[in-house]
Amino acid sequence: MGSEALVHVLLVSFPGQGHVNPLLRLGKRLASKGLLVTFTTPESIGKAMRKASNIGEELSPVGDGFIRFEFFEDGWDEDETRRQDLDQYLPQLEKVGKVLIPEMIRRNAEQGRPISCLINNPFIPWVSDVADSLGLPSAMLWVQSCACFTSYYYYYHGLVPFPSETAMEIDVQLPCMPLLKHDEVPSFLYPTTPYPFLRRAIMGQYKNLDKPFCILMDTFQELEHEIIEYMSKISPIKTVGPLFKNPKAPNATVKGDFMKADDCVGWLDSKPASSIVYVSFGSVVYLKQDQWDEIAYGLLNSGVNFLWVMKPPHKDSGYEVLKMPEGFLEKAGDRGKVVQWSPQEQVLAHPSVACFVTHCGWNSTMEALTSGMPVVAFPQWGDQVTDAKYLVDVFKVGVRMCRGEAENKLITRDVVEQCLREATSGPKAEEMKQNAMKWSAAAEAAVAEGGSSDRNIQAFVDEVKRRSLEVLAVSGKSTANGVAELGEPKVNGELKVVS
Ligand SMILES: O=c1c(-c2ccc(O)cc2)coc2cc(O[C@@H]3O[C@H](CO)[C@@H](O)[C@H](O)[C@H]3O)cc(O)c12
Ligand SMILES: O=c1ccn([C@@H]2O[C@H](COP(=O)(O)OP(=O)(O)O)[C@@H](O)[C@H]2O)c(=O)[nH]1
Repeated sequence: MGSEALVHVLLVSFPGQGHVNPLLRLGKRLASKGLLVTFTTPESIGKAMRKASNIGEELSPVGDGFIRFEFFEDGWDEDETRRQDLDQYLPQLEKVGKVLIPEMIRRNAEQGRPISCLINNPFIPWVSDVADSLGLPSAMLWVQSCACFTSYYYYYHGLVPFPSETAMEIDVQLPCMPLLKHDEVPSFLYPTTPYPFLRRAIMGQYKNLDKPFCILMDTFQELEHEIIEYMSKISPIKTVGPLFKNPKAPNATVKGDFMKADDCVGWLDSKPASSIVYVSFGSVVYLKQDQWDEIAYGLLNSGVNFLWVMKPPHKDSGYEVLKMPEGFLEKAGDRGKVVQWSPQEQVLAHPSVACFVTHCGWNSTMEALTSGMPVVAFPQWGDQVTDAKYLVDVFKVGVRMCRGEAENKLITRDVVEQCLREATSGPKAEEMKQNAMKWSAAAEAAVAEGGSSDRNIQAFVDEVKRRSLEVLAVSGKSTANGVAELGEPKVNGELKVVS
Protein backbone atom coordinates (compact mmCIF):
# COMPACT_ATOMS: atom_id res chain seq x y z
CA MET A 1 0.00 0.00 0.00
CA GLY A 2 1.05 3.57 -0.53
CA SER A 3 1.34 6.24 2.16
CA GLU A 4 -2.35 6.45 2.85
CA ALA A 5 -3.49 8.84 5.54
CA LEU A 6 -6.37 7.75 7.67
CA VAL A 7 -8.37 9.39 10.43
CA HIS A 8 -8.12 7.25 13.55
CA VAL A 9 -10.96 6.50 16.01
CA LEU A 10 -10.72 4.59 19.29
CA LEU A 11 -13.60 2.32 20.27
CA VAL A 12 -13.80 1.47 23.98
CA SER A 13 -16.12 -1.41 24.86
CA PHE A 14 -17.73 -2.67 28.03
CA PRO A 15 -16.64 -6.34 28.35
CA GLY A 16 -19.94 -8.11 27.57
CA GLN A 17 -20.69 -10.10 24.41
CA GLY A 18 -23.88 -8.15 23.73
CA HIS A 19 -21.83 -4.93 23.91
CA VAL A 20 -18.67 -6.00 22.07
CA ASN A 21 -20.59 -7.37 19.07
CA PRO A 22 -22.37 -4.16 18.05
CA LEU A 23 -19.37 -1.90 18.80
CA LEU A 24 -17.03 -4.11 16.82
CA ARG A 25 -19.53 -4.20 13.97
CA LEU A 26 -19.66 -0.41 14.07
CA GLY A 27 -15.86 -0.46 13.96
CA LYS A 28 -15.90 -2.57 10.82
CA ARG A 29 -18.47 -0.27 9.25
CA LEU A 30 -16.35 2.81 10.02
CA ALA A 31 -13.23 1.07 8.75
CA SER A 32 -14.99 0.08 5.55
CA LYS A 33 -15.68 3.78 4.99
CA GLY A 34 -11.97 4.54 5.17
CA LEU A 35 -11.16 5.11 8.84
CA LEU A 36 -8.45 3.50 10.93
CA VAL A 37 -10.21 1.91 13.91
CA THR A 38 -8.63 0.70 17.14
CA PHE A 39 -10.90 -1.46 19.29
CA THR A 40 -10.18 -1.80 22.97
CA THR A 41 -11.74 -3.59 25.95
CA PRO A 42 -10.22 -5.13 29.11
CA GLU A 43 -7.58 -7.79 28.64
CA SER A 44 -9.66 -10.31 30.63
CA ILE A 45 -11.98 -10.42 27.62
CA GLY A 46 -9.20 -9.73 25.13
CA LYS A 47 -7.68 -13.03 26.10
CA ALA A 48 -10.91 -14.91 25.40
CA MET A 49 -11.43 -13.01 22.13
CA ARG A 50 -7.93 -13.80 20.85
CA LYS A 51 -8.41 -17.46 21.69
CA ALA A 52 -11.86 -17.80 20.13
CA SER A 53 -11.77 -15.37 17.24
CA ASN A 54 -9.63 -14.31 14.38
CA ILE A 55 -7.77 -11.56 16.22
CA GLY A 56 -4.06 -10.95 16.13
CA GLU A 57 -1.53 -8.17 16.46
CA GLU A 58 -1.94 -7.20 12.85
CA LEU A 59 -3.83 -4.46 11.20
CA SER A 60 -6.75 -6.04 9.31
CA PRO A 61 -7.98 -4.40 6.13
CA VAL A 62 -11.77 -3.83 6.05
CA GLY A 63 -13.15 -2.11 2.94
CA ASP A 64 -11.29 1.17 2.47
CA GLY A 65 -9.83 1.20 6.00
CA PHE A 66 -8.36 -0.92 8.76
CA ILE A 67 -9.15 -2.29 12.17
CA ARG A 68 -6.74 -3.27 14.94
CA PHE A 69 -6.98 -4.28 18.60
CA GLU A 70 -5.31 -3.17 21.80
CA PHE A 71 -6.46 -4.41 25.18
CA PHE A 72 -5.96 -2.84 28.62
CA GLU A 73 -5.51 -4.42 32.03
CA ASP A 74 -8.33 -3.82 34.49
CA GLY A 75 -5.88 -4.04 37.38
CA TRP A 76 -7.35 -7.18 38.95
CA ASP A 77 -5.99 -10.72 39.10
CA GLU A 78 -7.09 -13.08 36.38
CA ASP A 79 -9.36 -15.05 38.72
CA GLU A 80 -10.78 -12.10 40.67
CA THR A 81 -14.41 -12.95 41.49
CA ARG A 82 -15.40 -9.30 42.10
CA ARG A 83 -15.68 -8.88 38.31
CA GLN A 84 -19.11 -10.49 38.57
CA ASP A 85 -20.34 -7.62 40.73
CA LEU A 86 -20.82 -4.57 38.54
CA ASP A 87 -21.17 -2.29 41.57
CA GLN A 88 -17.52 -3.10 42.24
CA TYR A 89 -16.30 -3.75 38.73
CA LEU A 90 -17.59 -0.58 37.01
CA PRO A 91 -15.79 1.79 39.44
CA GLN A 92 -12.65 -0.31 39.03
CA LEU A 93 -12.87 -0.03 35.23
CA GLU A 94 -13.37 3.71 35.55
CA LYS A 95 -10.40 4.11 37.87
CA VAL A 96 -7.94 2.22 35.66
CA GLY A 97 -9.51 3.32 32.35
CA LYS A 98 -9.10 6.98 33.20
CA VAL A 99 -5.35 6.37 33.45
CA LEU A 100 -4.78 3.70 30.80
CA ILE A 101 -6.95 5.04 27.98
CA PRO A 102 -5.16 8.44 27.93
CA GLU A 103 -1.86 6.53 27.95
CA MET A 104 -3.06 4.44 25.02
CA ILE A 105 -4.07 7.61 23.18
CA ARG A 106 -0.67 9.21 23.85
CA ARG A 107 1.18 6.08 22.73
CA ASN A 108 -0.79 5.98 19.48
CA ALA A 109 0.01 9.63 18.77
CA GLU A 110 3.71 8.96 19.37
CA GLN A 111 3.55 6.05 16.97
CA GLY A 112 2.14 8.30 14.25
CA ARG A 113 -1.49 7.36 14.70
CA PRO A 114 -3.09 10.28 16.58
CA ILE A 115 -6.66 9.54 17.67
CA SER A 116 -9.40 11.94 16.61
CA CYS A 117 -12.50 10.56 18.31
CA LEU A 118 -13.54 8.15 21.08
CA ILE A 119 -16.62 5.95 20.88
CA ASN A 120 -17.95 3.91 23.82
CA ASN A 121 -20.98 1.75 24.52
CA PRO A 122 -23.17 1.95 27.65
CA PHE A 123 -21.94 1.21 31.19
CA ILE A 124 -18.59 3.00 30.71
CA PRO A 125 -19.71 6.63 30.37
CA TRP A 126 -16.41 7.95 31.76
CA VAL A 127 -14.94 7.45 28.27
CA SER A 128 -16.58 10.78 27.33
CA ASP A 129 -14.84 12.41 30.32
CA VAL A 130 -11.50 11.06 29.10
CA ALA A 131 -12.24 12.49 25.65
CA ASP A 132 -13.23 15.87 27.15
CA SER A 133 -10.10 16.04 29.26
CA LEU A 134 -7.94 15.51 26.17
CA GLY A 135 -9.95 17.90 24.00
CA LEU A 136 -11.23 15.08 21.81
CA PRO A 137 -14.78 14.59 20.56
CA SER A 138 -16.69 11.50 21.69
CA ALA A 139 -19.72 9.53 20.55
CA MET A 140 -21.70 6.74 22.16
CA LEU A 141 -23.13 3.63 20.55
CA TRP A 142 -26.47 2.76 22.17
CA VAL A 143 -26.82 -1.03 21.84
CA GLN A 144 -30.53 -1.42 22.50
CA SER A 145 -33.66 -0.23 20.73
CA CYS A 146 -34.74 3.39 20.44
CA ALA A 147 -37.88 2.44 22.39
CA CYS A 148 -35.71 1.34 25.33
CA PHE A 149 -33.51 4.40 24.98
CA THR A 150 -36.67 6.49 25.29
CA SER A 151 -37.98 4.50 28.27
CA TYR A 152 -34.76 5.06 30.21
CA TYR A 153 -34.72 8.72 29.18
CA TYR A 154 -38.22 9.30 30.54
CA TYR A 155 -37.39 7.40 33.72
CA TYR A 156 -34.13 9.25 34.29
CA HIS A 157 -35.75 12.65 33.85
CA GLY A 158 -38.87 11.65 35.82
CA LEU A 159 -41.11 12.70 32.94
CA VAL A 160 -43.88 10.12 33.48
CA PRO A 161 -44.72 7.74 36.34
CA PHE A 162 -43.12 4.31 36.19
CA PRO A 163 -43.98 1.25 38.30
CA SER A 164 -42.97 2.04 41.87
CA GLU A 165 -43.18 0.47 45.31
CA THR A 166 -46.55 2.10 45.91
CA ALA A 167 -47.91 1.49 42.38
CA MET A 168 -46.29 -1.65 41.03
CA GLU A 169 -48.69 -2.46 38.25
CA ILE A 170 -49.09 0.82 36.39
CA ASP A 171 -48.79 0.85 32.64
CA VAL A 172 -46.52 3.36 30.96
CA GLN A 173 -47.46 5.55 28.02
CA LEU A 174 -44.57 7.21 26.25
CA PRO A 175 -44.87 9.39 23.16
CA CYS A 176 -44.90 7.59 19.80
CA MET A 177 -44.84 4.22 21.51
CA PRO A 178 -47.47 1.57 22.18
CA LEU A 179 -48.75 1.44 25.75
CA LEU A 180 -46.27 -0.63 27.75
CA LYS A 181 -47.87 -2.86 30.37
CA HIS A 182 -46.03 -2.67 33.67
CA ASP A 183 -44.09 -5.84 32.81
CA GLU A 184 -43.15 -4.62 29.34
CA VAL A 185 -41.16 -1.68 30.67
CA PRO A 186 -37.39 -2.49 30.71
CA SER A 187 -37.33 -4.55 33.88
CA PHE A 188 -34.27 -2.90 35.44
CA LEU A 189 -36.62 -0.04 36.15
CA TYR A 190 -38.94 -2.13 38.37
CA PRO A 191 -38.44 -1.31 42.03
CA THR A 192 -38.12 -5.06 42.65
CA THR A 193 -35.50 -5.86 40.01
CA PRO A 194 -32.90 -8.38 41.21
CA TYR A 195 -30.38 -6.44 39.09
CA PRO A 196 -30.39 -2.89 40.54
CA PHE A 197 -26.71 -2.66 39.58
CA LEU A 198 -27.72 -2.79 35.90
CA ARG A 199 -30.20 0.04 36.47
CA ARG A 200 -27.40 2.02 38.11
CA ALA A 201 -25.08 1.19 35.21
CA ILE A 202 -27.60 2.49 32.68
CA MET A 203 -28.47 5.57 34.73
CA GLY A 204 -24.73 6.31 34.94
CA GLN A 205 -24.74 6.51 31.15
CA TYR A 206 -27.70 8.90 31.15
CA LYS A 207 -25.94 11.17 33.63
CA ASN A 208 -23.25 11.73 31.02
CA LEU A 209 -25.54 11.83 28.00
CA ASP A 210 -24.82 15.46 27.17
CA LYS A 211 -21.12 14.76 26.58
CA PRO A 212 -21.07 12.70 23.35
CA PHE A 213 -21.69 14.84 20.28
CA CYS A 214 -23.58 11.96 18.69
CA ILE A 215 -25.52 8.92 19.91
CA LEU A 216 -25.32 6.16 17.35
CA MET A 217 -27.98 3.46 17.51
CA ASP A 218 -28.12 -0.09 16.24
CA THR A 219 -31.62 0.25 14.82
CA PHE A 220 -32.96 1.74 11.60
CA GLN A 221 -35.41 4.47 10.72
CA GLU A 222 -37.95 2.27 9.01
CA LEU A 223 -38.12 -0.08 12.02
CA GLU A 224 -38.83 2.46 14.77
CA HIS A 225 -39.82 5.35 12.59
CA GLU A 226 -41.95 7.57 14.85
CA ILE A 227 -40.00 7.21 18.06
CA ILE A 228 -36.71 7.82 16.26
CA GLU A 229 -38.08 10.97 14.71
CA TYR A 230 -39.42 12.12 18.07
CA MET A 231 -36.23 11.42 20.03
CA SER A 232 -34.04 12.98 17.34
CA LYS A 233 -35.51 16.33 18.37
CA ILE A 234 -34.41 15.80 21.96
CA SER A 235 -31.14 13.97 21.58
CA PRO A 236 -28.46 13.85 18.83
CA ILE A 237 -29.28 10.30 17.76
CA LYS A 238 -28.28 8.71 14.48
CA THR A 239 -29.52 5.28 13.47
CA VAL A 240 -26.86 3.12 11.85
CA GLY A 241 -28.27 -0.41 12.08
CA PRO A 242 -28.49 -3.22 11.55
CA LEU A 243 -24.76 -3.10 12.21
CA PHE A 244 -24.18 -6.75 11.55
CA LYS A 245 -24.73 -6.15 7.85
CA ASN A 246 -21.74 -4.56 6.17
CA PRO A 247 -22.35 -4.51 2.43
CA LYS A 248 -19.00 -2.85 1.69
CA ALA A 249 -17.04 -5.59 3.43
CA PRO A 250 -19.34 -8.62 3.69
CA ASN A 251 -16.48 -11.05 4.10
CA ALA A 252 -14.51 -9.29 6.82
CA THR A 253 -13.45 -12.12 9.10
CA VAL A 254 -12.74 -10.08 12.22
CA LYS A 255 -15.07 -11.32 14.97
CA GLY A 256 -15.34 -10.72 18.69
CA ASP A 257 -16.75 -13.98 20.04
CA PHE A 258 -15.61 -14.87 23.58
CA MET A 259 -16.10 -18.57 22.83
CA LYS A 260 -15.30 -20.56 19.72
CA ALA A 261 -18.51 -21.47 17.92
CA ASP A 262 -19.19 -25.18 17.56
CA ASP A 263 -19.42 -26.42 14.05
CA CYS A 264 -23.05 -26.99 13.14
CA VAL A 265 -23.40 -25.74 9.59
CA GLY A 266 -22.83 -29.22 8.13
CA TRP A 267 -25.63 -30.54 10.31
CA LEU A 268 -27.93 -27.67 9.24
CA ASP A 269 -27.08 -28.45 5.61
CA SER A 270 -28.22 -32.03 6.11
CA LYS A 271 -31.75 -31.03 7.12
CA PRO A 272 -34.74 -30.08 4.94
CA ALA A 273 -35.63 -26.44 4.33
CA SER A 274 -37.45 -24.67 7.21
CA SER A 275 -37.38 -27.73 9.45
CA ILE A 276 -35.21 -26.57 12.36
CA VAL A 277 -36.01 -24.54 15.46
CA TYR A 278 -32.97 -22.61 16.72
CA VAL A 279 -32.95 -22.06 20.49
CA SER A 280 -30.58 -19.62 22.19
CA PHE A 281 -30.82 -17.32 25.19
CA GLY A 282 -27.80 -15.17 24.40
CA SER A 283 -24.67 -14.80 26.46
CA VAL A 284 -25.92 -13.89 29.97
CA VAL A 285 -29.41 -15.28 30.60
CA TYR A 286 -29.22 -18.56 32.48
CA LEU A 287 -32.45 -20.51 33.06
CA LYS A 288 -33.39 -22.73 35.98
CA GLN A 289 -33.24 -26.50 35.66
CA ASP A 290 -37.02 -27.05 35.84
CA GLN A 291 -37.61 -24.54 33.02
CA TRP A 292 -34.83 -26.10 30.97
CA ASP A 293 -36.47 -29.52 31.33
CA GLU A 294 -39.84 -28.20 30.15
CA ILE A 295 -38.24 -26.67 27.05
CA ALA A 296 -36.46 -29.96 26.36
CA TYR A 297 -39.71 -31.95 26.51
CA GLY A 298 -41.55 -29.30 24.52
CA LEU A 299 -38.95 -29.65 21.77
CA LEU A 300 -39.19 -33.45 21.83
CA ASN A 301 -42.99 -33.53 21.83
CA SER A 302 -43.38 -31.02 19.02
CA GLY A 303 -41.47 -33.26 16.63
CA VAL A 304 -39.37 -30.42 15.16
CA ASN A 305 -35.64 -30.58 14.44
CA PHE A 306 -33.71 -28.29 16.74
CA LEU A 307 -30.34 -26.65 17.32
CA TRP A 308 -30.03 -25.65 20.97
CA VAL A 309 -27.29 -23.53 22.52
CA MET A 310 -26.37 -24.67 26.01
CA LYS A 311 -23.56 -22.38 27.15
CA PRO A 312 -21.60 -23.13 30.27
CA PRO A 313 -22.27 -20.68 33.13
CA HIS A 314 -19.51 -18.27 34.11
CA LYS A 315 -17.42 -20.00 36.76
CA ASP A 316 -18.05 -17.25 39.32
CA SER A 317 -21.72 -16.68 38.52
CA GLY A 318 -23.02 -19.01 41.21
CA TYR A 319 -25.32 -20.72 38.69
CA GLU A 320 -25.61 -24.47 38.83
CA VAL A 321 -24.55 -26.18 35.62
CA LEU A 322 -27.69 -27.16 33.70
CA LYS A 323 -28.22 -30.77 32.69
CA MET A 324 -30.33 -32.24 29.93
CA PRO A 325 -33.13 -34.47 31.24
CA GLU A 326 -32.26 -38.15 31.50
CA GLY A 327 -32.34 -39.85 28.09
CA PHE A 328 -33.14 -36.60 26.24
CA LEU A 329 -30.27 -36.69 23.77
CA GLU A 330 -30.90 -40.36 22.93
CA LYS A 331 -34.58 -39.70 22.32
CA ALA A 332 -33.82 -36.70 20.14
CA GLY A 333 -31.21 -38.62 18.13
CA ASP A 334 -30.25 -36.83 14.92
CA ARG A 335 -33.33 -34.64 15.17
CA GLY A 336 -31.52 -32.39 17.56
CA LYS A 337 -28.10 -30.87 18.09
CA VAL A 338 -26.86 -29.21 21.26
CA VAL A 339 -23.88 -26.85 21.14
CA GLN A 340 -22.07 -24.64 23.66
CA TRP A 341 -21.93 -21.62 21.36
CA SER A 342 -23.26 -21.19 17.84
CA PRO A 343 -22.22 -19.08 14.86
CA GLN A 344 -25.57 -17.30 15.25
CA GLU A 345 -25.36 -15.06 12.19
CA GLN A 346 -24.81 -18.08 9.97
CA VAL A 347 -27.51 -20.09 11.71
CA LEU A 348 -30.11 -17.37 11.27
CA ALA A 349 -29.22 -17.05 7.59
CA HIS A 350 -29.52 -20.80 6.98
CA PRO A 351 -32.46 -21.99 4.86
CA SER A 352 -33.02 -25.06 7.07
CA VAL A 353 -33.90 -22.88 10.06
CA ALA A 354 -37.60 -22.09 10.47
CA CYS A 355 -37.74 -20.05 13.65
CA PHE A 356 -35.73 -18.74 16.59
CA VAL A 357 -36.62 -19.27 20.24
CA THR A 358 -34.88 -16.22 21.71
CA HIS A 359 -34.48 -14.31 24.97
CA CYS A 360 -34.97 -11.18 22.81
CA GLY A 361 -31.65 -9.49 23.53
CA TRP A 362 -31.44 -6.52 21.16
CA ASN A 363 -28.61 -8.02 19.11
CA SER A 364 -30.52 -11.25 18.65
CA THR A 365 -33.65 -9.26 17.84
CA MET A 366 -31.92 -7.25 15.11
CA GLU A 367 -30.19 -10.33 13.74
CA ALA A 368 -33.50 -12.21 13.55
CA LEU A 369 -35.36 -9.34 11.87
CA THR A 370 -32.57 -8.77 9.38
CA SER A 371 -32.37 -12.46 8.56
CA GLY A 372 -36.13 -12.66 7.94
CA MET A 373 -36.48 -15.11 10.83
CA PRO A 374 -39.73 -15.43 12.85
CA VAL A 375 -39.25 -15.78 16.60
CA VAL A 376 -40.72 -17.37 19.68
CA ALA A 377 -40.17 -14.77 22.37
CA PHE A 378 -38.80 -15.98 25.69
CA PRO A 379 -37.67 -12.75 27.39
CA GLN A 380 -36.25 -12.75 30.91
CA TRP A 381 -35.23 -9.27 32.05
CA GLY A 382 -33.99 -5.81 31.11
CA ASP A 383 -34.75 -4.62 27.60
CA GLN A 384 -35.68 -8.16 26.61
CA VAL A 385 -39.25 -7.79 27.88
CA THR A 386 -39.72 -4.62 25.83
CA ASP A 387 -38.12 -6.17 22.76
CA ALA A 388 -40.51 -9.13 23.09
CA LYS A 389 -43.48 -6.73 23.13
CA TYR A 390 -42.22 -5.13 19.91
CA LEU A 391 -41.40 -8.43 18.20
CA VAL A 392 -44.88 -9.78 18.88
CA ASP A 393 -47.20 -6.75 18.79
CA VAL A 394 -45.41 -4.15 16.68
CA PHE A 395 -43.10 -5.92 14.24
CA LYS A 396 -45.50 -8.90 14.18
CA VAL A 397 -42.86 -11.54 13.66
CA GLY A 398 -43.24 -13.43 16.91
CA VAL A 399 -45.23 -15.71 19.15
CA ARG A 400 -44.99 -14.98 22.86
CA MET A 401 -43.90 -17.85 25.07
CA CYS A 402 -43.49 -15.90 28.32
CA ARG A 403 -43.63 -12.40 29.80
CA GLY A 404 -40.35 -12.38 31.69
CA GLU A 405 -38.57 -13.59 34.78
CA ALA A 406 -40.58 -11.28 37.08
CA GLU A 407 -43.71 -13.32 36.36
CA ASN A 408 -42.02 -16.22 38.14
CA LYS A 409 -44.03 -18.76 36.21
CA LEU A 410 -42.90 -22.11 34.90
CA ILE A 411 -43.69 -22.38 31.20
CA THR A 412 -44.82 -25.94 30.75
CA ARG A 413 -43.87 -28.36 27.98
CA ASP A 414 -47.39 -28.11 26.55
CA VAL A 415 -47.11 -24.35 26.14
CA VAL A 416 -43.65 -24.74 24.62
CA GLU A 417 -44.96 -27.33 22.15
CA GLN A 418 -47.95 -25.18 21.24
CA CYS A 419 -45.79 -22.11 20.59
CA LEU A 420 -43.36 -24.10 18.46
CA ARG A 421 -46.19 -25.49 16.36
CA GLU A 422 -47.74 -22.04 15.95
CA ALA A 423 -44.43 -20.55 14.81
CA THR A 424 -43.52 -23.31 12.37
CA SER A 425 -46.73 -24.26 10.58
CA GLY A 426 -50.11 -22.85 9.68
CA PRO A 427 -51.35 -19.38 8.71
CA LYS A 428 -49.81 -17.53 11.66
CA ALA A 429 -46.38 -18.97 10.85
CA GLU A 430 -46.74 -17.90 7.25
CA GLU A 431 -47.82 -14.40 8.15
CA MET A 432 -44.90 -14.00 10.54
CA LYS A 433 -42.46 -15.24 7.90
CA GLN A 434 -43.81 -12.72 5.41
CA ASN A 435 -43.50 -9.90 7.91
CA ALA A 436 -39.98 -11.02 8.81
CA MET A 437 -39.01 -11.01 5.14
CA LYS A 438 -40.37 -7.50 4.83
CA TRP A 439 -38.20 -6.32 7.75
CA SER A 440 -35.24 -8.10 6.26
CA ALA A 441 -35.67 -6.23 2.99
CA ALA A 442 -36.10 -2.92 4.84
CA ALA A 443 -32.95 -3.62 6.86
CA GLU A 444 -30.96 -4.43 3.73
CA ALA A 445 -32.16 -1.21 2.12
CA ALA A 446 -31.24 0.84 5.22
CA VAL A 447 -27.61 -0.30 5.10
CA ALA A 448 -27.26 -0.37 1.30
CA GLU A 449 -25.48 2.57 -0.32
CA GLY A 450 -27.68 5.65 0.06
CA GLY A 451 -30.04 3.97 2.59
CA SER A 452 -30.97 5.69 5.86
CA SER A 453 -28.34 4.00 8.02
CA ASP A 454 -25.67 4.26 5.34
CA ARG A 455 -26.27 8.01 5.01
CA ASN A 456 -26.04 8.41 8.77
CA ILE A 457 -22.78 6.47 8.95
CA GLN A 458 -21.36 8.53 6.11
CA ALA A 459 -22.44 11.77 7.79
CA PHE A 460 -20.82 10.58 11.01
CA VAL A 461 -17.57 9.67 9.24
CA ASP A 462 -17.54 13.07 7.54
CA GLU A 463 -18.14 14.80 10.87
CA VAL A 464 -15.34 12.84 12.55
CA LYS A 465 -13.01 13.80 9.71
CA ARG A 466 -14.04 17.44 9.96
CA ARG A 467 -13.52 17.47 13.71
CA SER A 468 -10.20 15.65 13.39
CA LEU A 469 -8.72 18.59 11.55
CA GLU A 470 -9.80 20.90 14.38
CA VAL A 471 -8.51 18.53 17.04
CA LEU A 472 -5.14 18.10 15.45
CA ALA A 473 -4.77 21.78 14.72
CA VAL A 474 -5.46 22.60 18.38
CA SER A 475 -3.30 19.84 19.84
CA GLY A 476 -0.42 20.79 17.56
CA LYS A 477 0.45 17.15 17.33
CA SER A 478 -0.57 16.80 13.74
CA THR A 479 1.51 15.02 11.22
CA ALA A 480 2.25 16.96 8.05
CA ASN A 481 -1.27 16.53 6.72
CA GLY A 482 -3.08 16.23 10.02
CA VAL A 483 -3.88 12.54 10.03
CA ALA A 484 -2.22 9.23 10.79
CA GLU A 485 0.40 8.17 8.30
CA LEU A 486 0.04 4.54 7.42
CA GLY A 487 3.05 4.07 5.27
CA GLU A 488 5.38 1.12 5.41
CA PRO A 489 4.52 -1.43 8.07
CA LYS A 490 6.22 -0.32 11.29
CA VAL A 491 7.97 -3.24 12.84
CA ASN A 492 8.58 -1.52 16.17
CA GLY A 493 5.18 0.09 16.47
CA GLU A 494 3.25 -3.20 16.23
CA LEU A 495 1.76 -1.93 12.98
CA LYS A 496 2.08 -4.77 10.56
CA VAL A 497 -0.11 -4.69 7.52
CA VAL A 498 -1.44 -8.00 6.35
CA SER A 499 -3.29 -8.22 3.10
O1 LIG B 1 -21.68 -8.93 30.34
C1 LIG B 1 -22.58 -8.49 31.03
C2 LIG B 1 -22.41 -8.23 32.41
C3 LIG B 1 -21.08 -8.39 33.01
C4 LIG B 1 -20.96 -8.64 34.35
C5 LIG B 1 -19.70 -8.79 34.90
C6 LIG B 1 -18.58 -8.65 34.13
O2 LIG B 1 -17.35 -8.79 34.68
C7 LIG B 1 -18.68 -8.40 32.80
C8 LIG B 1 -19.93 -8.26 32.25
C9 LIG B 1 -23.47 -7.80 33.12
O3 LIG B 1 -24.68 -7.60 32.56
C10 LIG B 1 -24.88 -7.79 31.27
C11 LIG B 1 -26.13 -7.55 30.77
C12 LIG B 1 -26.37 -7.73 29.44
O4 LIG B 1 -27.61 -7.49 29.01
C13 LIG B 1 -27.85 -7.57 27.64
O5 LIG B 1 -27.39 -6.40 27.09
C14 LIG B 1 -27.64 -6.28 25.71
C15 LIG B 1 -27.07 -4.98 25.26
O6 LIG B 1 -27.43 -3.94 26.12
C16 LIG B 1 -29.14 -6.32 25.50
O7 LIG B 1 -29.51 -6.13 24.18
C17 LIG B 1 -29.62 -7.63 25.98
O8 LIG B 1 -31.01 -7.69 25.84
C18 LIG B 1 -29.30 -7.82 27.42
O9 LIG B 1 -29.58 -9.15 27.74
C19 LIG B 1 -25.36 -8.15 28.59
C20 LIG B 1 -24.11 -8.40 29.09
O10 LIG B 1 -23.16 -8.79 28.26
C21 LIG B 1 -23.87 -8.22 30.47
O1 LIG C 1 -24.67 -19.20 20.61
C1 LIG C 1 -24.64 -17.98 20.43
C2 LIG C 1 -25.41 -17.08 21.19
C3 LIG C 1 -25.32 -15.72 20.93
N1 LIG C 1 -24.48 -15.27 19.98
C4 LIG C 1 -24.35 -13.82 19.74
O2 LIG C 1 -24.23 -13.13 20.97
C5 LIG C 1 -24.91 -11.88 20.93
C6 LIG C 1 -25.87 -11.81 22.08
O3 LIG C 1 -26.39 -10.53 22.22
P1 LIG C 1 -27.87 -10.26 22.66
O4 LIG C 1 -28.07 -8.79 22.71
O5 LIG C 1 -28.82 -11.01 21.82
O6 LIG C 1 -27.97 -10.89 24.11
P2 LIG C 1 -27.07 -10.81 25.44
O7 LIG C 1 -26.10 -11.93 25.34
O8 LIG C 1 -26.42 -9.48 25.51
O9 LIG C 1 -28.09 -11.02 26.51
C7 LIG C 1 -25.60 -11.81 19.57
O10 LIG C 1 -24.86 -10.98 18.70
C8 LIG C 1 -25.58 -13.24 19.07
O11 LIG C 1 -25.47 -13.36 17.68
C9 LIG C 1 -23.72 -16.15 19.24
O12 LIG C 1 -22.97 -15.72 18.35
N2 LIG C 1 -23.81 -17.47 19.49
